[in-house]
Amino acid sequence: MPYIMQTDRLTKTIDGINLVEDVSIHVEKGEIYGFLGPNGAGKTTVMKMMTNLWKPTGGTVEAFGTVLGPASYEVLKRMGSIIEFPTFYDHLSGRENLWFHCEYMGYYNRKSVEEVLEMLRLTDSADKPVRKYSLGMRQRLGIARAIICRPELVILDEPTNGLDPAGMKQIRDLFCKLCTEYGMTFIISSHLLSEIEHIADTIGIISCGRLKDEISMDRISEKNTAFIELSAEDVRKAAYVLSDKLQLSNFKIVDDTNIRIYEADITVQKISKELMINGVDIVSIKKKTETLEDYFLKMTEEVRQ
Ligand SMILES: Nc1ncnc2c1ncn2[C@@H]1O[C@H](COP(=O)(O)OP(=O)(O)OP(=O)(O)O)[C@@H](O)[C@H]1O
Repeated sequence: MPYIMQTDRLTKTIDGINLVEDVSIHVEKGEIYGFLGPNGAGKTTVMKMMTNLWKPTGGTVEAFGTVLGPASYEVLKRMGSIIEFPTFYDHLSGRENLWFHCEYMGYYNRKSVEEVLEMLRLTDSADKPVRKYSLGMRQRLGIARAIICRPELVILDEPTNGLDPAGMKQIRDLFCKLCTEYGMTFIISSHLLSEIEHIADTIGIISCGRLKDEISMDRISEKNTAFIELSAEDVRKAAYVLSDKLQLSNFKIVDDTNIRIYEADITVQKISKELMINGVDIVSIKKKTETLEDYFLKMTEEVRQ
């Protein structure tokens, strides 16, 4: 399967510190790829190398079948992006900024300017100087600029920064529309799973500069595991009963009151009975399924500890 964007053991080192290491990402044409990771995980660093803003210290970035290098101008013209915060000519209006961008890219299509202003709900403020734009409006204008020349691949670093919940939803719907109607491919970074779980086809999870997993959303649902969540007054005593009395080993103390038991062959009734016999007060005990959020947190937990 030829990928529209692929990185191979991508590494960036600054002052002897690896910001990211051996990151291999595979993005198929026409999909929405969610690039997820907590703050400081390395998302922007990878995206800077994907868009040729930073030169890798090791490994390669291959876009449209070509390894990026200093002379990759034609390849880069097929991409649109926002990396970190979009910057503009602040004294010019939103519309003028888009015109300039089109001219710079050699894309002479004034109709397209009006179209994207409409798509991003900026038509009413299109003539205002950008310095008077709110953070959310700047972000919308950044997205407008990233898609205006109908790029095949759009790389967006936390694109819904500064948007309210309704705005976020509208932008997410727009990405899906552009993906299905225009065949655009998106790589979208976020530190919030909830932001992209409903639109992504594949997710890559990065933590501490390393890719922890790359998995399709279909497969992730299959991976969801059932477990028993036990909430007890005294978790240490409960853990002792689980391991010493019931001979269970596959459980995890989540916090001061909760334990997750991942054993398939034991029932809630059997656990409750044994805990009661041993004088452990149960606050609640029930069977649950691990959510996507749990999966994401598990993958990135190294950072949080
Ligand atoms: N120019 C730089 N010089 C040195 N270290 C840097 C530089 N830029 C980023 N870093 C470090 O690299 C690591 C990864 O940063 P990066 O911005 O790629 O993470 P991120 O996942 O995009 O985070 P966020 O979600 O907060 O934007 C961080 O530890 C950061 O401090």
